[in-house]
Amino acid sequence: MRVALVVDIVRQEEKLIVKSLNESGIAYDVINVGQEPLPFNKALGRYDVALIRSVSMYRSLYAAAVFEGANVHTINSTEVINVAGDKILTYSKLFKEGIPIPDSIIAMSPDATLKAYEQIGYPLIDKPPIGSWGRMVSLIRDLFEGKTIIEHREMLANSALKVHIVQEYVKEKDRDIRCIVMGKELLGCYARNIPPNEWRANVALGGTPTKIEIDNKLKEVALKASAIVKGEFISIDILEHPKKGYIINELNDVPEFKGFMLATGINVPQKLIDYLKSNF
Ligand SMILES: Nc1ncnc2c1ncn2[C@@H]1O[C@H](COP(=O)(O)OP(=O)(O)OP(=O)(O)O)[C@@H](O)[C@H]1O
Repeated sequence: MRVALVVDIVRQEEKLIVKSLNESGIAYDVINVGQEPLPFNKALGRYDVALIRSVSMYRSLYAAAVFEGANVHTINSTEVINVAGDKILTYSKLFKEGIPIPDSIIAMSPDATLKAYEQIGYPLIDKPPIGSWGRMVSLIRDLFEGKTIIEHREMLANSALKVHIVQEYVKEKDRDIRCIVMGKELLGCYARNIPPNEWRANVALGGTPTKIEIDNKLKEVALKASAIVKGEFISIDILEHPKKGYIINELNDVPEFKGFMLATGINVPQKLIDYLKSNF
């Protein structure tokens, strides 16, 4: 088996994957799409699998597309990245299949956004369909704050960032839950506790990873969500809702797993190697 590890910024996660690849004896090349061009060339077909680990969603999407053009199996596929990389496309698939999501209204102009704020009611969350690490995810307590967010978003060049997901603020617990699914297996879940002076749980913002018990409902919702978007190696961000129970906040097609490993003790890169060995 020969593996292409596609990266741009090399994080702790990619270093750990490289370490496990070295230990496994699997032949691999690291391809940094932040520096190297990718030709549409059948020679790329020498790889059996391309592990897509670029931080930038568009680099991931297009790198996967080039590899798929040469008939290489990509983890994840362009289909998965396209859906999981965009919260509106994700919600569309999940909602259709009856998986609980936060009550959400999509607004595509400042006027529509003001109407959506009225309909959801304050406090509310406004976030763009793309982005990560909690950037531009806003907690809005009143109309004045809402107008400020709308004005700021209008100034951005990227049209997707001018689209607003207006949604209910889910504040049942001071934490969110993150699960990782590989193939059809739930590797595990952990909670990220919201740090002081924050309302978001991102580890990048100081959220502390802690161990949790996984009940059947949690397992079911995580596996279903992954299956609906056809995820092969995916992380699932879950909130706890007072009425709806576990609801899916978002999916990540290039899962970060530093916090997961810390909280669960599960060696994700090793699991990835085992998965590769038994499937390719
Ligand atoms: N509707 C909501 N209610 C309560 N908290 C929320 C809501 N939406 C987002 N959050 C909080 O904000 C954090 C970041 O939001 P979200 O995960 O949607 O953005 P992101 O930028 O894609 O983050 P990530 O790095 O996790 O991919 C969440 O982990 C959660 O703690």
